[in-house]
Amino acid sequence: MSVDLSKVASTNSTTPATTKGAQRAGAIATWADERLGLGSMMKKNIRKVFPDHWSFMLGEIALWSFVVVLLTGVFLTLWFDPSMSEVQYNGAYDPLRGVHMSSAYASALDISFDVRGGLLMRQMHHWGAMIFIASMMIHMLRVFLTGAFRKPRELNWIIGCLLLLLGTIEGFTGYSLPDDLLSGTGVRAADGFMKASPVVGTYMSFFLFGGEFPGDAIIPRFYAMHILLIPGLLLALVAAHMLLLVYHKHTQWAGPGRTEENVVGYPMLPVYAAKAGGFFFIVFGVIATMGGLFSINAVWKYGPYDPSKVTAGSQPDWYMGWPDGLLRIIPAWETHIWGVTLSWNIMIPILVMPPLMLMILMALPFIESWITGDKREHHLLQRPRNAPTRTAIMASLMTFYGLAWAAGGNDIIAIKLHLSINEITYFMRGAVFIGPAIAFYITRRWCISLQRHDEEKLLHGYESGVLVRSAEGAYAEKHLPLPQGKAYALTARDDDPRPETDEEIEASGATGRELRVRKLRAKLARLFFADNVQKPTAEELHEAQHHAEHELHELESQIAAGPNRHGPADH
Ligand code: HEM
Ligand code: HEM
Repeated sequence: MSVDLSKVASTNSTTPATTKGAQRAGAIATWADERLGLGSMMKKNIRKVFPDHWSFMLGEIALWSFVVVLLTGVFLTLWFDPSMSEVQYNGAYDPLRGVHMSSAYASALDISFDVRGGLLMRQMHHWGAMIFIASMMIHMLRVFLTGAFRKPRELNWIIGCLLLLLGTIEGFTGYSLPDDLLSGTGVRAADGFMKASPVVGTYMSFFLFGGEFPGDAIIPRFYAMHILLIPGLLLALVAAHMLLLVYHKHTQWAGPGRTEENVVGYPMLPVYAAKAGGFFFIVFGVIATMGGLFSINAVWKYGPYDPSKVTAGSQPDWYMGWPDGLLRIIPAWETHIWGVTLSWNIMIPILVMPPLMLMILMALPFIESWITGDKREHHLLQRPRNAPTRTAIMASLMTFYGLAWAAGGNDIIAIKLHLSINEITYFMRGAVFIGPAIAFYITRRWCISLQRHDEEKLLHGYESGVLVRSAEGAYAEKHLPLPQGKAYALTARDDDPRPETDEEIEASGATGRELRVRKLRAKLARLFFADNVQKPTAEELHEAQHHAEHELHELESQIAAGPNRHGPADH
């Protein structure tokens, strides 16, 4: 519909202002729609339905903390000076007055002490970064443990993994910017790691630092990466992540009325937009409170970076802790060939393990679908217990991560618990292998027990807490049938596919490589699904319901008959 602006302009001046305003807004909207087609796009998406569950909040925390970090980061760029040229500090922080330092460090001190609201912004930026990375990781766990990465969402899973990688690099470059003794020690470690790469190591270091470490180029280079390159990539990937989310539609938990074909939830406008928009302010408020109350990275504590000094207090941000832990516990393995030293003790924990973990994470959806042969689309989420092997794999990865991370604090553990650091190191060397295996076993059995518990509830009802005394004086707890909605949700899952048997594969005429691959795959599938409890059949449920109704009827008549006057307790 187009609106004639001349008519709008000549309308009677007694027309209420709101009508005039609405007409004007309508005209602007039409103008924009005719050029951008936004109206039709909005119409399609405004009623888009978003399912609701508390765990879907985790991705939103990642999103909103990212926005907070972007906003506070822009504020910091106004005052931060990414230069390594030497200046004499003359700001408000007395203990460092007169000390020679880089302009970068001096400006970080100025932001902390002289710029109004500067310290709050620095601390909000840092706490925001912590929450950003932590929420990303927990969001990833939720996506994995509920099977939300399955077809058609594998690409969004890969984008997520890249976001995690970029977020970590962004955090490292940011942490390096203030150029204090802590951040310089981190950069120095990075230089050492690079130099441990055979053949290309020294070239890489020369290339990054623009010559010998530390040089005077690293801060401006990290700065360009930190405020331009990586945020640009992050923004593009977050946008792609969200577009794919809208395109695939969000997954949902099983429940009455929810199927693989529909989406049940709140429309984007007004409900979801209001909820999500409001949630931004909650995340903002929490980060602002943390930034206001809790000190983080007090850059004035250790003074400017000086390559001749190291600080014992140097610790990377927590998300860098796990490779650091592996570095601390690995034996001093080195090989010397042709006058070159291969430092396995650095290459394995730093250059091999993090990329390997990332590749494993990225490959998990594809490995699972190859093993299970499942090529169907999934929009209903799975409870972690219903995919015990998957859940157990993540539990063992998390255990490995947690132990490696704890090893990164071996000095702190030794001091606080009065233990020998060598003993902790020996313990951790074993634990990083044995711990994940134990976690795998326990988690798998635990999930299967929970599946059995679900089956028990479906067939025999839940424990009602109603105790009944029989004529003989025995007490029994009555089990009542589950409410229908709950029973529906518990049974809204597919049975596991039955893997091929070796005989079937051989009978199919497969030979050579195909035979071997299919046998391997079937074997892995059997292991993957082993001991899983399938949901009860319709007949079993029917019979159970019949039985439950009978019991309920009996219970009601017992209650109606009143207290048992002839029970043994009265004698
Ligand atoms: C910058 C970081 C990230 C942001 C801002 C972000 C944001 C979101 C949001 C808001 C959702 C919808 C709500 C929800 O399900 O929680 C979502 C879904 C999703 N995210 Fe992320 N995410 C990020 C990182 C990751 C990571 C690290 C992974 C996995 C490695 C991942 C994989 C997914 C997948 C597969 C979905 C679809 C889930 C479904 O439909 O159930 N995301 N993301
Ligand atoms: C996900 C994105 C980001 C993460 C994880 C991140 C992380 C960090 C961290 C940990 C620091 C050290 C803070 C401190 O001194 O305590 C930092 C510093 C800084 N960041 Fe970011 N940042 C991000 C995005 C941005 C963006 C988008 C900008 C600018 C547009 C920015 C600008 C800065 C500046 C100027 C500093 C140095 C100021 C200072 O340390 O006092 N950051 N960042």
